[in-house]
Amino acid sequence: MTPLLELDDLRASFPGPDGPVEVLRGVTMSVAAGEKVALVGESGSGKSVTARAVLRLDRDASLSGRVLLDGKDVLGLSERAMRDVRGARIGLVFQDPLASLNPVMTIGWQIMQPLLIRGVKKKEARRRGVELLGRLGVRDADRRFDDYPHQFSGGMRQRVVIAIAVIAEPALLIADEPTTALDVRVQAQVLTLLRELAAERSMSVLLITHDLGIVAGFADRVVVMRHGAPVEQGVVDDIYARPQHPYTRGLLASVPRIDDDPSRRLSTVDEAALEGEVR
Ligand SMILES: Nc1ncnc2c1ncn2[C@@H]1O[C@H](COP(=O)(O)OP(=O)(O)OP(=O)(O)O)[C@@H](O)[C@H]1O
Repeated sequence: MTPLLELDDLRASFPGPDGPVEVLRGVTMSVAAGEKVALVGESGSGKSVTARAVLRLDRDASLSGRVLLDGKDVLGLSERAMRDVRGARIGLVFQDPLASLNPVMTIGWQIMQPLLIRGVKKKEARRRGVELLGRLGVRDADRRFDDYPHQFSGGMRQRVVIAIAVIAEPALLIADEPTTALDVRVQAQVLTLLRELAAERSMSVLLITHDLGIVAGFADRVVVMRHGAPVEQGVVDDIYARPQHPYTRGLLASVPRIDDDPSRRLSTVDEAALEGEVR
């Protein structure tokens, strides 16, 4: 079966003072329909650039390889065709809900936009928006629909951002560090919501995170990125039980566990132990 999303030797470079700087060095991975895949790796490993390349959001990035959505390469699409992919086929959630929301528009207006621009009538768009917001755990959703972003807490704003991303029922949700800005309790609630939404709608999710602690309860598969390319990928349980790559072992060793001795120092990925490995 054709995977929903398939990246084949995806490369990305940005213009630098001394010529192009390659930040993705051949990313090959896939997300099947209904599958939840976590893209993990330390800061700067290329996780966000990978996600943004799928939607062609970085205008100054020069991309090569293939990004197949339902078997069709989106790298060749016109900007106009890309607009249909964004939102309709792929929804996107970023880390910072405030930056993703327009402060001068009501949250309801923002939630309805993806439907209105696709021709859904306002009354119906509102009905669906209120229902979704309620489903996402916002109490009194009908009244709160006409509030502005500053009237919502951080966790509530992230639910609004999720509502905007999924209201047009995309086949794939890309969530880039969706819970990093939230406190731990709210993080867990938001992840549970994402998991439930994905299950209800058979929606695939590509979750980008540096936090391996949240991956095990969420994803089916994990792709470990380092220096712009995957070093290891597979079923979450297998990778956790038998990490093959020293970098993955290091990442796993740095995950705090509930039964840890609090006096134990957190280990970090040991760069020295990785020396000698081909970069
Ligand atoms: N628009 C850009 N122009 C130039 N370089 C960029 C641009 N966007 C990202 N980069 C570079 O690409 C590399 C990968 O960045 P990316 O944001 O994908 O990392 P990441 O794994 O998502 O890290 P983080 O967890 O910190 O977001 C970094 O070295 C970054 O500086």
